[in-house]
Amino acid sequence: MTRIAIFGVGLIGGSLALCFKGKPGLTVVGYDVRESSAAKYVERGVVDEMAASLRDAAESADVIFLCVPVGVLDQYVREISELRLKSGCIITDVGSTKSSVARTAAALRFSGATFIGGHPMAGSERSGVEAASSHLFENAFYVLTPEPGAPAEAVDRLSNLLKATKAHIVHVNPDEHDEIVGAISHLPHIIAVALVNQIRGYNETNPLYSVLAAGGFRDITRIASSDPIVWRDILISNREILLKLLQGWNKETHKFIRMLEGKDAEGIQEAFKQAGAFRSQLPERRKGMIHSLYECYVDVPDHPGIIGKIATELGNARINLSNLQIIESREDVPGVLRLSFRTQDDLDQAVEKLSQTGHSVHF
Ligand SMILES: NC(=O)C1=CN([C@@H]2O[C@H](COP(=O)(O)OP(=O)(O)OC[C@H]3O[C@@H](n4cnc5c(N)ncnc54)[C@H](O)[C@@H]3O)[C@@H](O)[C@H]2O)C=CC1
Ligand SMILES: O=C(O)C(=O)Cc1ccc(O)cc1
Repeated sequence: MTRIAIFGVGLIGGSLALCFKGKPGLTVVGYDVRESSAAKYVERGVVDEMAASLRDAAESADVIFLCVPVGVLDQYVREISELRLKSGCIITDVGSTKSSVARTAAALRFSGATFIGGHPMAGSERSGVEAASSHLFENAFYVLTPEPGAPAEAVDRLSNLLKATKAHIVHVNPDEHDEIVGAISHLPHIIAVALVNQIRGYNETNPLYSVLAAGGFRDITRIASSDPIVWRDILISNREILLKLLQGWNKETHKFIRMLEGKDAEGIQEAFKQAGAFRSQLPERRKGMIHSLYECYVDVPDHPGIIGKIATELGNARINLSNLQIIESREDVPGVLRLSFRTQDDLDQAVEKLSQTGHSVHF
C-alpha cells in the first residue's frame, strides 16, 4: 500500500485526493489546520482517512503533497524535515512559485526522504474543497522541478503516481518556472484585479458601469475573483520578477497612450493584428492557464427557447453539461452561449451533436 498524505485539502489538494482515491494500492490521508476545511473534506469524502496531527500524517506517509498557500510552504517543509519520515518518502508541493521552496528544501536534510517541487498548471478562480474535481488536471501540464541531484528513482515514482491526474509531466528549472509563470499567470491576475478595481471606482458614482459590463469585461477579469490569501502569497513570493514584468506592462500601456495621442490608426490596427496572430497560435484545446474547463461556444439566434432547446438536446444525448453561460444577449444582436464540460469526451460528443442539429459551434 502507498500512503499519500495531503496537507491542505482545498481546491488543489482536494482535486489530487480525488485523483488518487479508490486507485488500487493507494490510501489517501488528509490533514488541514483549519477546522472548517477539515469538516468540509470529511463531509465530501475526498480522502480515505483524516489525520489527527501533521506528525501522524507525515511519519506514516510514502508521499506527502503540500497543498497549502505559498506563504506557509517553506515553514511546512522545515517542520516536516524535522520529523522521522519513512525511508524513501517523497515530499512534493503544488505551489504556484518554485524558487523559494526549492531554496528552502535544498538547505535542509530529510534523512532518507527526497523533496521534489511541483506545480500543476491548472486550477480556477474558485477555492476550497467544494470546488475540487478529479478532472481538474486532465490534459494540463504538471511541472516538476527536481534538483539536479535528486534520485531518478524517486522522480520516476512521483511521475508514475501523477499519471492518475492525466496531466503531462514536464521538468523545468525553478527560476525559469517563476519567470515564465510570472508572465503568463501572475501578471494577468494583477492586471485583472487592477482593471476590475478601476471600473469599481467609476461604478461608485455611476452604477450603469456594472449594468453594462458585457462579455469582454467578464472574460478578461474572471481570474480577478481568485482567492485573496492564495494570491497575496503568490505575488509576494514572486515580487522581484513581477516588478520587472510590471515595467514591461507599463511600456505596453504607454505604447497605447502614444498611439492614441498621435491618432496612430495604423499602429493600433497592427497591435491588434499581432496580438490576434500570436493568440490564435496558442494550443486550442489543451487545458492550462486559460481554459480551466472543456469549453465551446455556440451562436444562438435571438429567439426565445433556444437555450432550453440546446440544454435538452445535450441532456437527451446523456452529455453532461457542467456550466452554461450567455456571453451576449442583447435584443438586436445574435447571442453566444459558452458551454463547459468536465471531460474532453463530453465536449467532443456535444460538438458532434450540436453540429449535426445545425448549430454553429466554435472554440
Ligand atoms: N488555485 C489554483 O488555481 C492553483 C493553486 N495552486 C497552488 O496550490 C496551493 C493551494 O491553493 P488552493 O488549493 O487554490 O487553495 P485553497 O484555499 O483551496 O486550499 C488551501 C488549503 O490549505 C489550507 N491551509 C493550511 N495551512 C494554511 C495556512 N497556514 N493558512 C491558510 N490556509 C492553510 C486551507 O485550510 C485550505 O484547505 C497554493 O500554494 C497555490 O499557489 C497551484 C495551481 C493552481
Ligand atoms: O483559472 C485560471 O485560468 C488560472 O490561472 C488557474 C491557475 C491559478 C494558479 C496557478 O498556479 C495555476 C493555474
